[in-house]
Amino acid sequence: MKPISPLGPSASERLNRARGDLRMGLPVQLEGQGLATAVEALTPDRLAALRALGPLTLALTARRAQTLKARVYDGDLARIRVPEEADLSWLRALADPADDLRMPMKGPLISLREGDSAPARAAIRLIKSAHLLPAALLVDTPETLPEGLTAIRVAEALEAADIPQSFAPVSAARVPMRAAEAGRLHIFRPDNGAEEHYAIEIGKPDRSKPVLARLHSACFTGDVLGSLKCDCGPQLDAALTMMGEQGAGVLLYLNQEGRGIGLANKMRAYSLQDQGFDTVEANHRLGFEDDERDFRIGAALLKKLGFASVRLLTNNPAKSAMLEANGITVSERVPLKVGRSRHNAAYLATKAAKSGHLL
Ligand SMILES: Nc1nc2c(ncn2[C@@H]2O[C@H](COP(=O)(O)OP(=O)(O)OP(=O)(O)O)[C@@H](O)[C@H]2O)c(=O)[nH]1
Ligand SMILES: [Zn+2]
Repeated sequence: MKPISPLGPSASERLNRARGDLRMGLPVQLEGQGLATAVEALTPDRLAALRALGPLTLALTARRAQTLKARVYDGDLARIRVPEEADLSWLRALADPADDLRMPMKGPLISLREGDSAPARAAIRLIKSAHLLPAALLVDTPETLPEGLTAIRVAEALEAADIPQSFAPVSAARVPMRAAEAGRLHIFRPDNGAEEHYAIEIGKPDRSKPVLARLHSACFTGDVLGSLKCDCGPQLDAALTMMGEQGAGVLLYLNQEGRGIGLANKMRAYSLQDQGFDTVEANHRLGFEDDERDFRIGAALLKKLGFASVRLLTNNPAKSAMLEANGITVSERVPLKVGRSRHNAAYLATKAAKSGHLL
């Protein structure tokens, strides 16, 4: 499926278009392997139209399937037969753990063993990257396909995760900040239409020496609202202040809200935390891994900015390891222990116990 002319979409452009379609509730055509749509955005009309095309399969991640006690035959995912009488609320209840505790019995769920799981896997990956609940409704190749659907190849969707995004600088300007007057904000845009990320350069860091650096993941609740449930806001302030005091530094503000699951899903995770689950369990019940961030982005942006070596402000050793694995030297890890309160003590303890963070 090569672009017909330089004006036609490339594989990654088609994938990004497919993400937009899935968010609107449109099915995506998996070339030669049927249609897939996101349960979260599905309407009753579209469900009826998909059902008319053939038997339906619901794909869930193995994490979600484990919570639902559905058998997992496909490693990282389960394909579940959708009964003929199943309606949208049946599908939604399997996709969304909000009411799991109130209505635990959803079965019997019959998982499929036969057939190719690759189309389901491709659909789940796309839906995750669209920041929707990871649940896909699939229908096998119908005879006549509706016109105008975005077509992607299953192999392309599966390979996409292996291809690091490349970024272009878009614009930059001086932004004096409370924490550091000599600030400059740079905007970077990926080549595939995905999210932009930002770099805040403080002073004029010497590119030949390790720079004081922070890879900060977006946290609307912590950074903007001053939420006490996490330590993000105080970490952001403390990092910029330290860079201001030392006269130089670089803070990457990575738009990977909620450790890469998006703000809507993070609020679902918070609701589950109010039901008694910890931050890791909540992600798993939703069907996500505890961390869905692409850690290569930080390394790519540092290189774009001309940095090869950093003194990294973090309590997360996985971040240092990721930078090293992607060609950035971490000469020192600088701990960033601020903003601790009774509201986030359990959260930080869980991250230390389950995600390898240093307390
Ligand atoms: N899914 C989810 N994301 C959360 C939760 N609390 C905070 N976040 C997100 O977690 C990200 C910050 O990650 P952390 O795990 O706190 O820290 P880190 O970036 O891995 O490590 P540090 O460099 O030490 O801060 C931000 O994107 C937040 O939006 C939560 O309960 N669930
Ligand atoms: Zn936070």
